[in-house]
This record gives sequence, structure tokens and C-alpha cells, in this order.
Amino acid sequence: MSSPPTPRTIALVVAAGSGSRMGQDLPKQYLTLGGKAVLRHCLDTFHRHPRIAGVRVVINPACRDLYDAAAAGLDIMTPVAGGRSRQESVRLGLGSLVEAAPDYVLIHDAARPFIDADTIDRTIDTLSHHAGALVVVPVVDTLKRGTERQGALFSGATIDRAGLFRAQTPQGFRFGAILAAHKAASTGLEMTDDAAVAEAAGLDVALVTGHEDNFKITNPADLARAERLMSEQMEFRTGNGFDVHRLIPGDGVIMCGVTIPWHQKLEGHSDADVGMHALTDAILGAIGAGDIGQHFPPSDPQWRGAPSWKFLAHAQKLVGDKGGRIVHCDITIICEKPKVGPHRAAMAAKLAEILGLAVDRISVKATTTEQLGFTGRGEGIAAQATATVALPATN
Ligand SMILES: Nc1ccn([C@@H]2O[C@H](COP(=O)(O)OP(=O)(O)OP(=O)(O)O)[C@@H](O)[C@H]2O)c(=O)n1
Ligand SMILES: C[C@](O)(CO)[C@H](O)COP(=O)(O)O
Repeated sequence: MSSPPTPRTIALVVAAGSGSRMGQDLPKQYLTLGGKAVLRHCLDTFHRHPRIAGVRVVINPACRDLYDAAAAGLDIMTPVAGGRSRQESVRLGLGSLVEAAPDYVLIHDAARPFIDADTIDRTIDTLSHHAGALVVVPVVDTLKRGTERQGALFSGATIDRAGLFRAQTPQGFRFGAILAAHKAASTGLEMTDDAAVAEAAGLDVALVTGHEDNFKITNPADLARAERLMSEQMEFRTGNGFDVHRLIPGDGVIMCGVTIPWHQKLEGHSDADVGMHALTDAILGAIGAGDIGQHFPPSDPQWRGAPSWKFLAHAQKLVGDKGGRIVHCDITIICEKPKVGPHRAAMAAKLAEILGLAVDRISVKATTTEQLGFTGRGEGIAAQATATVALPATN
């Protein structure tokens, strides 16, 4: 007897809100957390989950550029436009999935970056027995109802907390059932979550115990908490790189993306930017991803004369693919001439631009070897670099 087919599950991420309670210029889902957009965190988790067949995001079309930057490089479905309320955004998102016709849909707030694979698994598992699966955490504090007298708040009553839970997301449902429930609810009172919409339609919604860390970023204090949690979950790694290029007759030396006019140039297969090569190797070293020669073999004609920012940007992308970010880079250029000092600031600015880092996270230094050795004799230029990278801790 063959086993039943695996249900197709799509994650529907609602990201069309304005984040008014956060009070920032950008909607909170596009603010940076741990080096990437808040939205990107949950997209990465759903996208790499083996039981999630697709990810659709509901956005405000006015934020399309912000969305494109946040979701760059991810192979997910085209985003769709949301509405004026969360409920309307979910309904529009569900409507956009009719053709894809998943068995299950997991509706998730973009503003909950700490959703984990295990909670996703337990939500999906629950849907094999129930029409809905709601991730919750139990209420642990004593609950009070406040009453106002003469402009001040007083404790009015103590509410029995037994059996009370706080609703999180994802909220998972059998697709056809929640689509019908949302359509039916569209003319009634606004509801703040999908479980309420499902309850109104008479669907059974089972509770799935979630995790306190899966909180929703709502106020500035939540963002500060998220940043603390994020840094606890990261580990720091350091890599070093070293490179040398020969000086030959020419009209300028390219180092760290800056051309210094000079009667010589650096010889190499690419543009021979010795500083960027050392830095690229340092970043690759920090994430255990081999060296520059493995990624861009000198034997490959496509890299002849290539600008080295491509190598650096590739190394940075690999860091991002691992959920990490570059924290700091330190480069030392070793040569007698041309003088590097007057160009250090421009070099740091160029590297900061390529890596999307604040310029104070980049250090460019220079030294001579007191006329000793090949650098001292002006036969070539060497560079060494150190890169510090934050990566999600693996154990
Ligand atoms: N019209 C809306 C409103 C909210 N959301 C999404 O629903 C989730 C939870 O909503 P909430 O925390 O209330 O987000 P905002 O509406 O953005 O925040 P605020 O209420 O502070 O404006 C968020 O991921 C938000 O982007 C949405 O897609 N469309
Ligand atoms: C769906 C939700 O995140 C569950 O806690 C919540 O209801 C979102 O809406 P709110 O307007 O921020 O309460």
C-alpha cells in the first residue's frame, strides 16, 4: 500500500503594515536586525524549511523597493498587494494562492523574525488532525483589569489566567477552509488574527505550544529585545587573507577599488587589486568557504581583467547565505610606493560601499618594509587582511 501524498504547504507572510506603533521612518519589517531586514529573517527560515513548498509575501506596493532589497536572491513567489488591515492583507494573500492550491497555508507576521523550524513542523503536523493550528504561549503573569478613577489607573479585578494563552503566528490552516472563512468574515467586524476568523466560521483550531522568543516586534523596546536576542544567537569568526602582485610598467595601481596614478601597475589576471583580494580571502576564511582561487580560477577567461569588487561582493553574499554578516574588516597594504596614506579614506569608503557597511567598520592601513625584501625593492605590493564575521551559532 502506498503512503498518502505529503501535503503541500505554503507560507503566507503578511508584511503590508505601516508599523505605526514603532514610530520609525520605515515600516518595522524593513528595519535592520542583525545585518538584514526584519522580514528577511522569517523568509530565510520558511524558505529553507524542507516542508515548505513556497513562500508568498503580502506587501504594500509603495514599499516594493524595500521588499526587493529585503528578499534579494531568494527564490520565492512574486509578492502581492495587501490591504488596509491585517485581516484584509491575509484575505488578499489567500486569494492569490487559489491557483497554487496548497493543502495547507501557514500565515505568519513579517514582524516575528524568530520563528523556528521546530514550531513550523509542529504546526504542520497538527493540521493532519485539525482544520487549524494556532501557535500560542501560556499566560504566566497574574492578570489585572485596570479601572480608571479621577485620571489614575487602579487594579479593578484579578482575572483567572487558567486556560489563557497569547496568540502568536504562524497560524496554520487547511487552505480551502481558511480561504472560505476569510471571505465570509470580510463584511463583518475586523479581527486581529486568523484563528478568530476560523473560530467565527466554526473551524476547530488546535493549540500548538510555541516559544517566548517568537514575539512580535511592535514597539521600540521589542526591537531592542530582538537585537539582544539576535546577538546571543550569533558567534564571531575571524579569517585572514594575504596576497601579492608584481609591479610592472603602467599608468596606475588599483588598490581597494581606488586607482592611484603611478608609472607602474599591478600585474594579474583580474584587475590585480591586491587589497580586495586579501580581504576577499579573509572573508572566505572566516566562513570556511575556501579561497578566492577556488571561486574565481585564474584559468577561467571570464575573470580576465575583472573588477575585483565582484569577488568581494561574492564573498559577502556567501556570508549572507549563511545567515551571517560582516562585522569588521582590517587591511594592511605593504609597499614603499606609491604612497597609500592620502588614499586610505577613499579606499575605506569604497569597501564600505561594496559591502554595505558603515565606514567605521573598515580599516585600511599601510606600512613599508624599510626597503627590505621584494616590497622594499619595489618589485611588488603585498596586502594582508582580517575579517570578522557574525554567523548564527550552530551549537
Ligand atoms: N494592513 C496591514 C496591517 C498589518 N499587516 C501585517 O500584519 C503583521 C502584524 O501586524 P502589526 O504588528 O499590527 O503591524 P503593523 O500594522 O505594521 O503595526 P502598527 O499596528 O503598529 O501600525 C505585520 O507583519 C504587518 O506587516 C499587514 O500585512 N497589512
Ligand atoms: C496575529 C497576531 O500577531 C497574533 O498575536 C496579532 O493579533 C497581530 O495583531 P495586533 O494588531 O498587533 O494585535
